[in-house]
Amino acid sequence: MADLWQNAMDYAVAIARKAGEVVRDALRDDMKVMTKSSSVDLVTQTDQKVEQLIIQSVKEKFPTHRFIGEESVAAGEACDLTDSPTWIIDPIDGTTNFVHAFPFVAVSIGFSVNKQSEFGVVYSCLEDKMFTARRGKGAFCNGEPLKVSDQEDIKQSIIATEFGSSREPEAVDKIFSSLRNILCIPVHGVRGAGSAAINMCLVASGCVEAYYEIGIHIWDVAAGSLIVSEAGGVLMDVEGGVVDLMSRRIVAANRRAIAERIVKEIDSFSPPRDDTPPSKQ
Ligand SMILES: Nc1ncnc2c1ncn2[C@@H]1O[C@H](CO)[C@@H](O)[C@H]1OP(=O)(O)O
Ligand SMILES: [Mg+2]
Ligand SMILES: [Mg+2]
Repeated sequence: MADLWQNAMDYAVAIARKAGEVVRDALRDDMKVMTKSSSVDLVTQTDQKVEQLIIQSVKEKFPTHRFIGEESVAAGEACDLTDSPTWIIDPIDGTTNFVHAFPFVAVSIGFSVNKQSEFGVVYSCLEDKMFTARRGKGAFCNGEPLKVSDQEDIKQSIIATEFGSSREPEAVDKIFSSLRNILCIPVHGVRGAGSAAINMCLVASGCVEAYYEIGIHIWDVAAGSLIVSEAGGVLMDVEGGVVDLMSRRIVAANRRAIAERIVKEIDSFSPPRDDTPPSKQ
């Protein structure tokens, strides 16, 4: 049987490449940096331009499909995942990196039908690495198959995480408490690329054993989570349950035992969900 969504995936790869070109070109220009939820939650005109480029291109080819896009939600659109085919877009994942020309910046495009992820595309545009995954068909980087690390021992692992965009003392304390617990397991090291999507691709590539974060949004991890699972990895909530991409919490790891060990060390909290409108928070 023909693969129903392969066509859409090929289209997503082509759009991500084009979007990446726009991002690369914009790095050379003067940029106007604006802020969203806090003074360190940054956005540029390129984020907005790239999101519009992706949405307009998809609408031309798939007029009935729906969208969840970081900058559209920031502009007041609902963050609703229905059973309809839905493109979940982070036009620039790693805007802080982009603003500073720190070279890990990604275009992330996830695609769900019946609330199930069908494909994920993450284009790390300064490294020129195209990460892709199609449900049931594996994960790839520039066409080469990806496989998670086979490390069983957390003490010989590298763990990725981020400090996030909240500077509320309570949230920062919890982030540091988890970080301290994990560092002192002890692990070989802790890293963060500054892009949730790239951190997940690092798990899928076997460069780090796991990535965890509280505060991410569905558009940061929709594509990356399929790339991790298709590379043989596991996803989990930070308290050990089933991952919920609207809950803003995630653990992605090479194997269940490593994810469970990390869960034990996380001082968890629950940010407002992505699918709760600001008026109800
Ligand atoms: N100051 C900040 N530091 C790190 N991540 C931030 C951040 N502000 C927003 N983020 C977002 O949070 C995610 C996880 O840390 C990142 O991938 C990034 O996505 P963004 O660049 O698309 O906003
Ligand atoms: Mg992001
Ligand atoms: Mg973004």
